[in-house]
Amino acid sequence: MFSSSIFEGNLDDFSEQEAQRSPIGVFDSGVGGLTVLRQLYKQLPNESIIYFGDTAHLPYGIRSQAEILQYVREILNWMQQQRVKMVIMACNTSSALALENVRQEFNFPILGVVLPGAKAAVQMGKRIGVIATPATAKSNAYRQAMMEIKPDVQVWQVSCPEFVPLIEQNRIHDPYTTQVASAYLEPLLKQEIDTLIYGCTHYPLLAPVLRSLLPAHVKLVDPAVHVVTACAQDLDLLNIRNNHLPMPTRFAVSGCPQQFAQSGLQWLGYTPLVEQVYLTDATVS
Ligand SMILES: N[C@@H](CCC(=O)O)C(=O)O
Repeated sequence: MFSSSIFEGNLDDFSEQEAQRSPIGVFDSGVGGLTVLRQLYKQLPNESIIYFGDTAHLPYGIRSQAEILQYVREILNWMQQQRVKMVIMACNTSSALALENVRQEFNFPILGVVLPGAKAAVQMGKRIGVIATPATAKSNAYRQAMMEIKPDVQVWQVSCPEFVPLIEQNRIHDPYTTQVASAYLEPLLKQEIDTLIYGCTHYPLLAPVLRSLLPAHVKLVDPAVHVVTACAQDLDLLNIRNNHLPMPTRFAVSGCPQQFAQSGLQWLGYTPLVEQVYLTDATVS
């Protein structure tokens, strides 16, 4: 279901060698996609990556579908100009609200996080909680994906509007964050969930807080792990894995590069060099 068979385009623009060496594009509204980047480093260490954080438009989770579609198209156009061979939408909100609309518009495979996360979750549990941004929760994307795969699972979704701003402000260890998390988890704990999906790529950064509030038997599903596994399978199917040394990861943001570099240090363990890109300008050719 989630493989390159879904990719109906072709990479004809590229010679085979260029496709193998080309970078994978990864984007999110902010630092959340770094959870996917860390998985890429772990599972696909030879790949070159271009990371884009649309920090000027953060948070995505409170925006309309029309806005998300516009941002996602601008980002994908820019990615195309950078000659990426594949893109991972390291953002659940974009995956839930825009992926199906834009997939056919570009001549490279585009992977989203919702389906790999949903597939993994139904293999792990029967009473599944989803914590997500307001837009992702409202879209019902996780519930629909899980019901399609396994109609007998029970799914409860909670919208967590405060999480992304708290994470972007680096307030993970603020007692207020624990208080907010406890309120968000309460309805799920009442339903005695056995599995919880991080329905936003920012949320694994809250793992210590969430783990401390959950009973030990509740399993946590991080879709970042599973989208990267799907990415590896697709690279193999298309024969475009990079067998050479990767280029250093390139980071670009639409907002403040310094702020992103600071958070980057915390989540990546090194300070990334970050450039600023004005997307509307970049896509006018
Ligand atoms: N990383 C987020 C986007 C969060 C936001 O900007 O609201 C997601 O997976 O949905």
